[in-house]
Amino acid sequence: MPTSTVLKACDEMQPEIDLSGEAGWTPFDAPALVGDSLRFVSGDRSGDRFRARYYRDADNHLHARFWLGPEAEGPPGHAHGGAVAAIMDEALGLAGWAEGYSIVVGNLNVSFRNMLPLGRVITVESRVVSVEGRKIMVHGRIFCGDTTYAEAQCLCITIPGIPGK
Ligand SMILES: CCCCC/C=C\C/C=C\C/C=C\C/C=C\CCCC(=O)SCCNC(=O)CCNC(=O)[C@H](O)C(C)(C)COP(=O)(O)OP(=O)(O)OC[C@H]1O[C@@H](n2cnc3c(N)ncnc32)[C@H](O)[C@@H]1OP(=O)(O)O
Repeated sequence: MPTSTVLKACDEMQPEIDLSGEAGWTPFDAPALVGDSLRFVSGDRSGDRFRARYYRDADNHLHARFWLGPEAEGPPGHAHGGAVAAIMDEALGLAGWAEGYSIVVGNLNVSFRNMLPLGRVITVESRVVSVEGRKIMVHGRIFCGDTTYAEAQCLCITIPGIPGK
């Protein structure tokens, strides 16, 4: 990951919220894949709760840039744990869809490693790590520079009758 881009994504309280991706990432159109139902987390591109952009890298892994605003507050100045879990639910579930699996999330285990300050751009990385029958395991991490804010393991279950792998 180029250092200059990391620094840009971690600047505190950026005057402009820069959700652009890394070199080599291409924008990922989530509504085109799963419809318009993901409004809870990523649907509002100008609000004060979540702002998000999804990308895929050259290996087709899903990444996201997120900004959490004052409406996502839990501890003063920091993200609500439910806000972090909601990001993991959407991003890791979407990672399953992006790899061709028609899934819902059956189990989500989130570890909150550091308090996440509001008002900065953070990155979500995700990876399908195993596929066993209907069980698709996706791992993810929310980070900024060297700081990991949360990690998650997400068990996704394919939905019978919905097109996909
Ligand atoms: C029919 C309506 C379909 C509607 C969806 C249609 C289209 C959707 C299109 C696009 C949008 C969708 C998603 C977009 C992407 C991300 C969105 C964010 C993600 C979410 O926000 S998504 C909402 C939250 N999510 C739920 O609302 C799930 C509620 N839940 C259920 O709907 C069922 O619970 C289900 C389907 C999970 C399983 O039900 P089921 O009857 O089909 O299958 P079953 O129970 O047999 O499980 C099969 C094997 O998975 C194992 N297993 C299951 N659950 C487990 C668990 N929790 N822990 C450990 N193992 C588990 C079993 O142990 C068994 O394993 P084994 O085969 O080895 O015995």
